[in-house]
Amino acid sequence: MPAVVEIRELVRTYRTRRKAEETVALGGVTLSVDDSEILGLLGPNGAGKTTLVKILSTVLLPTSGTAMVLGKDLVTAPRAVRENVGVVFGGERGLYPRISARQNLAFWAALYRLDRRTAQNRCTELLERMGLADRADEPVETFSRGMKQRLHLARGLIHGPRILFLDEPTTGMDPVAARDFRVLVRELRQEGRTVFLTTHDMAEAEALCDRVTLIDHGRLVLDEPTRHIGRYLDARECVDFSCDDPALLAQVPELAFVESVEPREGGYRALLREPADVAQLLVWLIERGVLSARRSESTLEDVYLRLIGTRAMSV
Ligand SMILES: Nc1ncnc2c1ncn2[C@@H]1O[C@H](COP(=O)(O)OP(=O)(O)OP(=O)(O)O)[C@@H](O)[C@H]1O
Repeated sequence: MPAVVEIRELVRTYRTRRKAEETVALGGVTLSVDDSEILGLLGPNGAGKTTLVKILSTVLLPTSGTAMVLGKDLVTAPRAVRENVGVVFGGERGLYPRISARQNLAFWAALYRLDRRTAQNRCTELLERMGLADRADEPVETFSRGMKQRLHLARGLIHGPRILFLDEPTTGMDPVAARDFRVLVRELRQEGRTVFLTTHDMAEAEALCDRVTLIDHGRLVLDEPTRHIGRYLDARECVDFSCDDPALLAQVPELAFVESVEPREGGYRALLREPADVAQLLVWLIERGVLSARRSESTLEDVYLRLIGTRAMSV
């Protein structure tokens, strides 16, 4: 089966009027995305994620390279592509606060030229599905953050797209609202939709995405199924520990079975060469009086930090 999205050597440069030089936002990205997949688009600020999403949603033309969406070239057949993609922004962007949720959706249905009956049915169905039916006729400005995000999702789905782009969808939501939102996103995948998720939240990407890509300086530096992320690091096994003794701490990276030691919140993380080394390090630490030491596993955040460095923290 052909890929839902097939990108080949996609390049996008920007030239500002004031600055004569060119900014390379995408420097030749090749990527293929399957049906019913949640794909994480990760990367530091300015990496090129928004540019990629803008090109795939036909808002921006590429400088060179090709991108096919459901077999249609987005440069030569943008209208066919547009019918199949939905974009879900975060926050206040794109919603009209003074009018009701139903009126917001009806407006977007009209933009997509849905006929009246289809539009009415689609709005009612989506408002129910997003848990907004009770408040459907109230102004959006009275909605909580979580409700607004669910309305954004309804808006992105109004024309029944197969592919959805979600931009930082749970930013600013409380944990329960964010969890409920993730349930909705998983349902979209079950319906056979493909979801691109742009996020700076590594835990969210790990929990939600089937695959994660990491973009840095306009290039794809990682493209892996999420379940293989740990394997991507040479050392999968880690030990988290705290240590107040600088002399002892300095000895840890020198141990033959320790690959590296990195600072972590509240202490340090040692990456080990082999799974069997966990016990060795735990014993070594405990024998020297370190009692707060425990085995843990590499996370997506570790991979991110390894590949991008501390710039990852400046989001
Ligand atoms: N309209 C524009 N004109 C000039 N340069 C631009 C324009 N839009 C983006 N850029 C530049 O292109 C590069 C990629 O930007 P992009 O917005 O795609 O990154 P991003 O990964 O989405 O970042 P963020 O996480 O901050 O949203 C950056 O260097 C940015 O400054």
